[in-house]
Amino acid sequence: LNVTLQVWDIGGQTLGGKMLDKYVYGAHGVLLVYDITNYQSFENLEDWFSMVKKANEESNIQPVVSLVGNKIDLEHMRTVKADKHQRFCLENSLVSQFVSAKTGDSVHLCFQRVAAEILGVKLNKAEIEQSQRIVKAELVDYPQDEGPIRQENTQQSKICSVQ
Ligand SMILES: Nc1nc2c(ncn2[C@@H]2O[C@H](COP(=O)(O)OP(=O)(O)OP(=O)(O)O)[C@@H](O)[C@H]2O)c(=O)[nH]1
Repeated sequence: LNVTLQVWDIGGQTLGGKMLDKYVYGAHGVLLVYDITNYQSFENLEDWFSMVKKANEESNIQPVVSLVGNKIDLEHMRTVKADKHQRFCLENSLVSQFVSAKTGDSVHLCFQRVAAEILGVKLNKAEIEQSQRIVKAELVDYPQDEGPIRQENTQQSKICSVQ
């Protein structure tokens, strides 16, 4: 099943901006993203969630709302306890998710989950496992001083052929 999502990032704006409800009205899904190492960012979501509900008061469709704890790569610096997050989800029927935008951990799955919820389909095990796979790349520090590029033989062809 292929789904096309149109995603609007409306973060960075202050709540109460005049255009905000125009983006939110009629949305099929909303991701409320906070930083698990920043308690204030979690607290702010209560107001953002109220705005989402208010903006859609007169809409026929209510968006699937997901609470997304970002920066799970910084688990050791977490200040928002997981049970606080879960309670907020349970009380408001939100789809609970944790991601790391930095490592990519569960980011794909996050969008897949919301899309599946909107469509009312279940993700199968393979889909869930596949989107959780992270490829970690190590930076290799090659010696910088390999010497100057040899230039003595200017007759040599400059074409590099890979065989
Ligand atoms: N360690 C870590 N840092 C992250 C992660 N996601 C974002 N950051 C860092 O957090 C800072 C803020 O990221 P932004 O993407 O600007 O956050 P934002 O909420 O979109 O910002 P606004 O749209 O301006 O509200 C940047 O320094 C990012 O590099 C993450 O998953 N892990």
